Amino acid sequence: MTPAARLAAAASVLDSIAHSRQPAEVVLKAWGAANRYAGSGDRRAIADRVYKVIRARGRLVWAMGGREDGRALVIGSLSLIDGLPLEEIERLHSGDGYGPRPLSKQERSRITAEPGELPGWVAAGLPEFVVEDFKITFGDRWTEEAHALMAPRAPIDLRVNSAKTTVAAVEAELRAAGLAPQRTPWSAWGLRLAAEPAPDVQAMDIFKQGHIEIQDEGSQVACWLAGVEAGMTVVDYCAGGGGKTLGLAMQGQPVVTKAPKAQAEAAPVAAWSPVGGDDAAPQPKPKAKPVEITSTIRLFAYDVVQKRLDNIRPRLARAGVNADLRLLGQNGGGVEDLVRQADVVLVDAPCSGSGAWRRRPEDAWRLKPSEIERMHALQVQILDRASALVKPGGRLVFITCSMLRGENEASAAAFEENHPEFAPVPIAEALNSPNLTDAARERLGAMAEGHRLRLSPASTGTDGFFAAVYERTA
Ligand SMILES: C[S@@+](CC[C@H](N)C(=O)[O-])C[C@H]1O[C@@H](n2cnc3c(N)ncnc32)[C@H](O)[C@@H]1O
Repeated sequence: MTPAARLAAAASVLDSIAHSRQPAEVVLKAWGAANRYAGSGDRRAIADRVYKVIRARGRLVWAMGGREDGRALVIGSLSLIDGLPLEEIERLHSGDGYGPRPLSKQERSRITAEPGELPGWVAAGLPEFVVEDFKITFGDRWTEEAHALMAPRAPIDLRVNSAKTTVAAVEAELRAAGLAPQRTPWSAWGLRLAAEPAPDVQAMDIFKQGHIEIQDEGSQVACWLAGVEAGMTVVDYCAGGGGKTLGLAMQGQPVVTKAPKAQAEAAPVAAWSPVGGDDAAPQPKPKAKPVEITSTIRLFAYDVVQKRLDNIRPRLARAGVNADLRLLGQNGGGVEDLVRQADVVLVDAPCSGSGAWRRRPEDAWRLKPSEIERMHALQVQILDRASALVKPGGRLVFITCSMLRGENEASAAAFEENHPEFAPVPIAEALNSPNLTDAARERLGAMAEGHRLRLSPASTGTDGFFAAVYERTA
């Protein structure tokens, strides 16, 4: 494809993304599948342009006089981001071949106009209502937080599975594969890989054998705040894709102190048959001598979407850990046998996902204030229901991967008002897990506001997360 044809394609993909709820990555893949003539270099150039535009969208819409279509945004990006002179942009818009049609008079005048002073939210690259929220939370630091949240090239974090191997062994494997892992600062089981060149982690043997999972360090910290110990009954109330379920389940297995000898491993077989045995992890045909999963905890993973629970099964099997996967009724039914029984209930509530915008910047422009209100109401309802499962003296951990007060502080405050039978647990106390580093105890402890903790790309180098920890006193 010519450079001009790539620009036309990027504009068309941007229009598709604007009319879709799918991740940009999925829309780009679909475009590639439907346009087989595009080679890998073309697809890469188109993707680069698309992400460049999405990350600068606020500024580009502003510069192009409020136009939001892909063509206008691409033209704006050539001028504002790439700094191309007008003649060069005109050359790329000659209308020849598969390239975009010539610039209109209005488009030409937009890219030659003096930009003037940009409103703060435009410069920050986030919707205005988000910036207003950030100013309250972060004060003078809000621009730093905004830029880090929308910055490209978020790293890839791995969680080493302590039930199967050691951090040092995984580090050695990654180095042997030509990668340069760094230990993560807060999670004792985390390793960080640079985003580029993109490592194909899922193709690696250590991934296929369940020695590692891809999990942002912030999500790992959330798992460790739960304070899971042997003998506990643990509920993951919003299990979703199972990221936290696996982290919780790992804490029910003895910690391996030596690296495994051979690569070929036995298929796992569940030893503990959980309540609702139909949902027990699948029992793949053993390839070799079976390994027993002797979990020291009883872990129940709930979700309202069966398909999400189904997707957790192979992940559990690969990791050699166990959980009872249970479908929750839309009215909260299906938990009756666990009322006031759980030592730990983790509520990783549905939210805007704004903490992960550095990975999915397109979502920033899809979010509307009404969605935050809807999420808040849902979170308060879920916390009401989930808290009923916590036994006296047990712990409730409320997590979101949101950066926004309407979902974080507002939902925590509503829960606290409705449930005086729950007392706040200081984060400093919850950080007292062997899965966290000394640096986490010191620095995250200092960052916490009592029983509430906020993680973010700018402050902790993780995705954005919010956690609030409680204990049932009556
Ligand atoms: C943030 S996601 C969970 C992510 C997951 N814990 C992980 O670490 O991969 C929230 C989940 O809550 C589920 N959910 C939505 N409404 C719910 C409800 N009323 N009760 C429980 N879970 C609900 C959604 O299906 C979604 O999977």
